[in-house]
Amino acid sequence: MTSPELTRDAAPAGAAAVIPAPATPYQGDIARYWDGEARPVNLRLGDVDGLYHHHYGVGAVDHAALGNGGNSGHSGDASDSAYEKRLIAELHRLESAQAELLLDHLGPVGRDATLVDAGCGRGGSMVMAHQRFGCTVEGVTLSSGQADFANRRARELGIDEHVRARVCNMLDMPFETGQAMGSWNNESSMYVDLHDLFAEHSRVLATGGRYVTITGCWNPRYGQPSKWVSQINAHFECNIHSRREYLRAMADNRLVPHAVIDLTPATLPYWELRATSSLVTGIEEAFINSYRDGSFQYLLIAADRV
Ligand SMILES: C[S@@+](CC[C@H](N)C(=O)[O-])C[C@H]1O[C@@H](n2cnc3c(N)ncnc32)[C@H](O)[C@@H]1O
Ligand SMILES: CC(C)=CCC/C(C)=C/COP(=O)(O)OP(=O)(O)O
Ligand SMILES: [Mg+2]
Repeated sequence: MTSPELTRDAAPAGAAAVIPAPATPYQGDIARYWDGEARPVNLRLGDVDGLYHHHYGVGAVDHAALGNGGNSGHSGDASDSAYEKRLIAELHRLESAQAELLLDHLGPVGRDATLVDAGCGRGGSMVMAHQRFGCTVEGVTLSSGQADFANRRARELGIDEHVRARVCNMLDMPFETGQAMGSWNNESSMYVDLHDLFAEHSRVLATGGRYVTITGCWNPRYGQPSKWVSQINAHFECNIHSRREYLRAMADNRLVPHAVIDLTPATLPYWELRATSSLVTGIEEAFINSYRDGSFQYLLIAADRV
C-alpha cells in the first residue's frame, strides 16, 4: 500500500485515522467527487429515517402513499410541499427496498459473521445489514467524508462496535483471507476493473460465503455502450461494464452465480417518479431512455464463493 499522507477523523471512535494516499490518480478524482457530493436527492431522502443511500430504487410506486389516487402523474403542482414530502419518502422507500433485496440474497448470516460492503458510501446498507443480522459489517470507501458520515451515524445509533467504515481501496482491503461470510457491491463496481475486484472478494470471502452485487451494466445484445450509457459514465466519472464482463470475471475468480436477476422493469417506476420530483439532477433521462431502449440493464447477481 502507498504511504499514508493524511490523518483525519475517519476512525469509529473519533480517534484520528490514517488516510492512505489514493492508489491511482483516478481514485483520487473519485475520492474528491464523493467528498464534495451533497445532492439534495441523497441527503433529503436519507433524512427521512437516517439511512443514507447512494443507490437507486426498485419496486412498484405506492400511489396511495403519494395521495394521488392511483395516477402515475401528480395532480397537484411541484410546489405542493406536503406532496413533495410524500414523494421524497416514497423514493426513499424504494431505495431501501433495493438494499433489502440485496441483503435477501446473502442468505442466512449469523451474529458472529463479518460482512464486507465494498464501496459503502454513507453507510445506509451497512446499518440495514447489522439491524437485520446482528453481525459485524465492515465498509470501505475512497471518501473520508463518506467514512466520517457513516461512522458518525453508527455512533448515533449506538452500533459503532459492529458497523465501521474505512477509507481504503476495495481492490486491496484490510481484511484477512477468508474473513468474510458475505460481501457486496451496491452500485460501486463501475469504478474498478472487475477481474481485480472479484479476485479481492474471492480472497476475503470464506469458502461457502456469498457475494452479491446490484449494478447497472450495458447489454451486449445492444452491441456497444449507447450514448445514454456514455452520458451516465461522464456524469459519475465511472466506467460501466457489460453484463458479459461480470459473468466472465466471476467465473475466473471462484464466484459461481446462483441468481442473475434483471431488475430493469423493477427500477423504471423509481426513475419515472423521480423525474417528476423537484430533486431531479438531470441524469434521469439517460437512465429512463437506456433502460427503455435495452442498451442498459439494472442487474442483481448473487454468487457462491466455491
Ligand atoms: C454510488 S456510491 C454507492 C454507495 C453505497 N454502496 C450505497 O449503496 O449507498 C459508490 C461508492 O463506491 C466507492 N468507491 C469507488 N471506487 C472505490 C474503490 N476503488 N475503493 C473503495 N470504494 C470505492 C465510492 O467511494 C462510493 O462510496
Ligand atoms: C447504476 C449506476 C450506473 C450507478 C452509478 C453509480 C452511482 C453514482 C450510483 C448512485 O449514486 P447517487 O445516489 O449518489 O446518485 P444520484 O445523486 O443520481 O441519486
Ligand atoms: Mg441517490
